[in-house]
Amino acid sequence: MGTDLIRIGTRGSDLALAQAYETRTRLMTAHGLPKEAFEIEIVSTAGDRIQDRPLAEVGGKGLFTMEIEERLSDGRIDLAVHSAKDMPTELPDGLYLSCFLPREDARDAFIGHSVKNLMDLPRGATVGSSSLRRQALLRRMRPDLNVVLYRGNVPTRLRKLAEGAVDGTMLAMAGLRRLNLADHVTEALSLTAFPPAPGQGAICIESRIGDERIDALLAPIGHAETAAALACERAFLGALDGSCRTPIAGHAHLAGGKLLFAGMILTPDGKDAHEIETDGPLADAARIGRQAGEEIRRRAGTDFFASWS
Ligand SMILES: NCc1[nH]cc(CCC(=O)O)c1CC(=O)O
Repeated sequence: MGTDLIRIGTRGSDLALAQAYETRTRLMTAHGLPKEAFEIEIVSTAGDRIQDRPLAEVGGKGLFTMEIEERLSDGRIDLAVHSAKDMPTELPDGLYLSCFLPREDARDAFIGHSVKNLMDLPRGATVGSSSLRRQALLRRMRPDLNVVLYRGNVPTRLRKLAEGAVDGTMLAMAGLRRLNLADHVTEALSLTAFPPAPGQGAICIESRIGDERIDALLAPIGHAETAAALACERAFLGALDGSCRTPIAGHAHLAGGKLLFAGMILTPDGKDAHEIETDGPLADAARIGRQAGEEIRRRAGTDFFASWS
């Protein structure tokens, strides 16, 4: 490996840092390297700085990634650790997702203030979420609820909930587990009842195409099954050409030697939705996702996207 430092770029949130440390630990174990072989560089992104608006309103791709990718492209860092869920389907020229770590729990969690279960909330109760997908799914399941914008990082949201700012909120199980905060969860929602975002629960590593030193470093920590599931989910997203204003759910997993995929698109008010379930060989992961995306697009019709975007 040589003696060159391995420079890891990450956002500075508690969750981003936990994911960067997990990556470093896996690399240390796989290669017998000391901590001193790594340097963790914290990069502030536009997504971190904008706190007062829904990010979908700000628009633009890569709000959480652009500043990190600039540092990758110009060689200031060697690899970047991201939540796969936050990654746009298209990356800057010369960069690629070179590695996926084994996926954590992909489910969404409901965290109630006064009741444990989402369905036990009284009529008109307030649920905070900043995710268009969660907002649309909530409105579909419980049209009576008052769904409000709720931003901030995971610990901030838990604090606001404890103070009674909302009656409940939704967060990814994966993030809560990585922060050792899973004991706050009052209900883990099933993958079918509340389908997760494409990429949810997976950590991915982005690096330069053709960087053989980094490819060799990452090879032993990559997880083939997660990589296939993510190829499928990201191809689904790509085929839908969804802007960040489109509520989209999608999840692939391996069962009985096959890749099973379930996807869904919704209108923001949750009134209209289209679902698809499909499967195929693991080797065809990207094709399965792309065809599911094309099929759901056909079924929904072009008006589905045009009516409210
Ligand atoms: N957009 C924020 C974000 N990106 C990844 C996670 C959680 C970790 C994951 O899904 O891997 C979260 C917070 C959340 O949705 O609760």
